[in-house]
Amino acid sequence: MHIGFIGTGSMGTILIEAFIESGAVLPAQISVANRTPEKLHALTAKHPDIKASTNINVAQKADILFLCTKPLEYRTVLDEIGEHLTPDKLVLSITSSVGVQQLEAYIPCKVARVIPSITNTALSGASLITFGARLTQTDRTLLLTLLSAISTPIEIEESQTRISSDIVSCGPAFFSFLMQRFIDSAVDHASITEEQATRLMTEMIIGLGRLLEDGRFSLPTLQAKVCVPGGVTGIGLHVLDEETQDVFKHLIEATHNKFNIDVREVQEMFTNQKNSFH
Ligand SMILES: NC(=O)C1=CN([C@@H]2O[C@H](COP(=O)(O)OP(=O)(O)OC[C@H]3O[C@@H](n4cnc5c(N)ncnc54)[C@H](OP(=O)(O)O)[C@@H]3O)[C@@H](O)[C@H]2O)C=CC1
Ligand SMILES: O=C(O)[C@@H]1CCC=N1
Repeated sequence: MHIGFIGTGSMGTILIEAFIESGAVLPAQISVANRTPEKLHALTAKHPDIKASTNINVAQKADILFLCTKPLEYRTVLDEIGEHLTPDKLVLSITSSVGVQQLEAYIPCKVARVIPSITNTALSGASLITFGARLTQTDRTLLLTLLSAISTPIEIEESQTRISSDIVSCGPAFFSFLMQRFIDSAVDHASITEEQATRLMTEMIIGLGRLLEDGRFSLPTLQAKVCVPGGVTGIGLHVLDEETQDVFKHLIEATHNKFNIDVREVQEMFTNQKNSFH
């Protein structure tokens, strides 16, 4: 099995290195292409057995092809490689706004969407899968096995795409931001350095993650356990309750508004189907 990656930016590189680190894929099974060659040099300097090539060569060689560009760059890539995309290949969108049906209408391949997360760097966290209609059960199993090496793959409905990605893919940035806010306030209001507060925060979050992983407590139970009657946690939770009421409602509205714009732009990009490769 040969795996191709077109686009070796942030997420392309994360996926490549996670697959190698997990042992699920050997560097010699990977071909990569990127618009700016410097990024390829950095990758092949680290993993000499990875084959750096052109978009067309990567598409020709790959059994599974990850398209790791930004949404509005998909059409340019597909128009370049389209005639090499035979029906036996499995082509993957990693972006929420390029849907499975859009790709199926444009290319004759098996298609799925796999939305990764920066947490996959640590061979951890979820990846979100939407299977296209052309995948066989064997293809599904193959893809699930591959993704299981770097993540917990979770199948989602098309309609759940944005909210699932908000949690799984954007979530690490959102919660890092909140942690940084907590740290900044700690440094401003108490006698602790940023380094000390960051260390404490990091240990707390790792411990919290492990607690949640072992399934011992639900989120409400966990809060209740920490909240000693008449103690300080309840005072803090009250402040959070008062001051964060609509924060995530507004966040979700904002991400969904942006998503709707992206989806419209992607639809316009694919509207001219004259170049469809069927
Ligand atoms: N970052 C994240 O945490 C997540 C990202 N994603 C999705 O991943 C996708 C990529 O995001 P990210 O990696 O952060 O973005 P980057 O901009 O870091 O990477 C995109 C890469 O695509 C390359 N590229 C663009 N056009 C072409 C082309 N025609 N041929 C070959 N390569 C090309 C770019 O090359 P160049 O070096 O020239 O710019 C760049 O390296 C997005 O669609 C995003 O939605 C999904 C989940 C999480
Ligand atoms: O910021 C973005 O658009 C991407 C999508 C998911 C995470 N990062």
